[in-house]
Amino acid sequence: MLKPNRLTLWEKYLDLLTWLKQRDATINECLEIKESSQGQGYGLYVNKSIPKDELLFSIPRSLWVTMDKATSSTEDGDDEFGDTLKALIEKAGPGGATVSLACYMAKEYILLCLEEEEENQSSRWGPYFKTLPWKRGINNQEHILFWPNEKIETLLKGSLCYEEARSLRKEVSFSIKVLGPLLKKSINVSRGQKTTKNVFEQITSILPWRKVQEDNGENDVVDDKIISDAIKGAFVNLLTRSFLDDDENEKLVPLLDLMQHSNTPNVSLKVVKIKSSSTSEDTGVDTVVEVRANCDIDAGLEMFNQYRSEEEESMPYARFFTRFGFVPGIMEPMENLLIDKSPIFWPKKVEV
Ligand SMILES: C[S@@+](CC[C@H](N)C(=O)[O-])C[C@H]1O[C@@H](n2cnc3c(N)ncnc32)[C@H](O)[C@@H]1O
Repeated sequence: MLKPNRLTLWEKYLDLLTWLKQRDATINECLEIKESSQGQGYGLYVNKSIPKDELLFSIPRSLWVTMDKATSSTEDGDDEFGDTLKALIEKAGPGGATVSLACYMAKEYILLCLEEEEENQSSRWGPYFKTLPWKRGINNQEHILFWPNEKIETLLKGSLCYEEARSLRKEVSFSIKVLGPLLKKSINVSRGQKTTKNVFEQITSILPWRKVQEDNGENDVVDDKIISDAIKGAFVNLLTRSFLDDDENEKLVPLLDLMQHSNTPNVSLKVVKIKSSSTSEDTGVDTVVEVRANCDIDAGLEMFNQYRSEEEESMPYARFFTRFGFVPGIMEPMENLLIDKSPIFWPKKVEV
């Protein structure tokens, strides 16, 4: 039986690929998941030469983590949660949409961890969510949302990241405060019929950050800490991995989010409609994200996507770090650069 936190990475990615293929994703046989050549975490490679325009993979809409799935979370018996998230999106606009999606993901992840302990595999997102960095260090993931306040003050104060990092952290704290209790209740409702055990006792014994919590000797109430860490993890996943197409709605697309960033990408992405017999809608048409080679790619090379253009005006490197947790082209740990007051993060002093 699968036990995600005990699976090797190789097994997790194998599960992910099998899960995707069983759900109508098309994946080129030449694709491989390995440690990235660009520093943090894993990436996608081709193990044979690929001509320009060849399809690398295509992921149908049913496998994307989207707002409409977050707001119709009735399948686990809790309509209220989905309705609240919907109301939040209507009232708060795009900011509300990110918060809602993060809370939906946090709930699904906590439920997944509980199910896994029971060797029950009913989670909608199981094999995908098991590959995501829900806490600092998984897949080498760095992010200012994972840092404690003292570290923000010591390392970022006065830097070009400080204000944006604080505002992002405030948004997350606010979400935890406002939606945390609701999320907790929703998990209880979802689990209500399935268990007589105290649900938070179970969570505490399963989740991967339990150890960290003990090591830190923090006095947080355990259940609140679990909820807040799951929401934080969900925000990091959205900030570092979400995909925005023409509809301007944030979404997560499995496999697409395994590609590392480069300012000179070798793939192109397109959202297209295809004829399909297996679409859940009765239209015979499905929407997919298609990823194709935008040039000839030699065997053994890594595939890169462009998250954002690296033009200074649109996305200076300090902002890249605050949002994505890395600075393109820098392999060294970001903390070292901050300690050394690198000009990437510290405004240059004007000579008088
Ligand atoms: C969309 S994910 C890519 C897959 C991820 N590496 C993994 O193992 O799951 C984005 C994260 O990958 C890392 N990353 C992406 N491109 C990078 C690059 N060019 N240099 C260093 N790290 C990068 C950063 O940690 C970033 O937050």
